[in-house]
Amino acid sequence: MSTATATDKTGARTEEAADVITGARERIDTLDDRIIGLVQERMAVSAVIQEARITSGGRRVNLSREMEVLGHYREALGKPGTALAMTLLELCRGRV
Ligand SMILES: C=C(O[C@@H]1C=C(C(=O)O)C=C[C@H]1O)C(=O)O
Repeated sequence: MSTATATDKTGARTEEAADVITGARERIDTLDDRIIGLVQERMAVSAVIQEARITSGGRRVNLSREMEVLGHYREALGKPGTALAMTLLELCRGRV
């Protein structure tokens, strides 16, 4: 149905709060688009590295480098940062 009010859509109990939420959600959607673009860019750069290593006779995965990446995210974002980094690594080099 297209008759849902702003408060219905946001869960707010006042029009004022609904306006704040609607505006902030637009910013979040823009941020999410940028994050997705950065993840796709990271995947492309990671693929260049992996291809160069494999073509040279090496392995796709480099665990010591992955430990550095995991540590970087954990230092910046705490324990959930590790989970985020693991998801990024899986997107970039597949499941190991
Ligand atoms: C990109 C690399 O190759 C693989 C992918 C990584 C990544 O996406 O960050 C990290 C280590 C490797 O398993 C690299 O060695 O730097």
